[in-house]
Amino acid sequence: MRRSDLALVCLLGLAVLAATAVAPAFVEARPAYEIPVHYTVDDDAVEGDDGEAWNRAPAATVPLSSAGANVPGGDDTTVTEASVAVVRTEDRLHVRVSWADPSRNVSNDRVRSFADAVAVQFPANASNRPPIAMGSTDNPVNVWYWSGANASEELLAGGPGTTTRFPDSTLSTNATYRDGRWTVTFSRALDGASANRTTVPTDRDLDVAIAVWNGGNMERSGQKAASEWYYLALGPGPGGPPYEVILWTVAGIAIVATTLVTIQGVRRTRGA
Ligand code: HEM
Repeated sequence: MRRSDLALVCLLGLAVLAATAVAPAFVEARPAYEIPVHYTVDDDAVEGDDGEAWNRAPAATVPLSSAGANVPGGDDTTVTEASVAVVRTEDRLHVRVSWADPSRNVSNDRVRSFADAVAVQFPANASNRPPIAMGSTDNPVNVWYWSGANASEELLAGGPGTTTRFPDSTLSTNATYRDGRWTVTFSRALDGASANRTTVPTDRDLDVAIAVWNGGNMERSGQKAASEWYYLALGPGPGGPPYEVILWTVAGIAIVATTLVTIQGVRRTRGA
């Protein structure tokens, strides 16, 4: 190989190496609808909404729109997105939902006053995706619900209008309102412990949906901003940066190899 060819190949090699390092930052790092899950063994690291583990849990932005329920004002909702981060420890799942709301409403006391609220929906049976509108009779959902007025509840629903409360909720919640933003953290044992209660799998993904009510806009019950089905990346599989780096490296090697073969081909043709 001539020295000029060698220099070209080296330059190309360097360019590919640089692209391998930089390119993943420019592409969407995860599949649509995936919410990454950060794993830590240390329960204390998830304390509140700013424990150290949250710094390592990449948040996903989840778009919200009116749930479309056939209730008065059903289409009148204000919250358009929520930021969702998830941490799993050995025994518990922690879900942190944060969204912008210019007014803090925590009272249901007066006739026309409603509290801000948020909910996280899972299939009761983790391996069977239910209808997004709160499941169906034969495929129900669990809902982790927090309201500024009533603290938290674990609910079971088999379609709109069927919401019932589990009598022995084991859900922990923590809520803060700071600089026009709610941050609510839910946490519960992975094990569902009783019938119709979602057991969070540790070896496969789990469907999840989010809903937010702006009490200041008199949002309640069916009048809320809800997401589509997303999934928590609890199972093995692609999704994280290591996978992408491998892909870019393989692509880089392929480019260099093709260039080498082409240069050799051209040289042989010229030499012929
Ligand atoms: C996207 C389609 C959806 C539709 C059409 C819908 C419809 C409704 C309706 C009609 C109600 C009032 C009757 C009842 O209490 O069951 C309601 C309440 C409720 N929904 Fe939904 N829903 C949807 C999605 C969701 C999602 C994704 C969640 C949770 C993430 C959720 C959580 C709740 C909760 C917690 C209540 C009771 C709220 C309260 O007591 O004020 N819904 N929904």
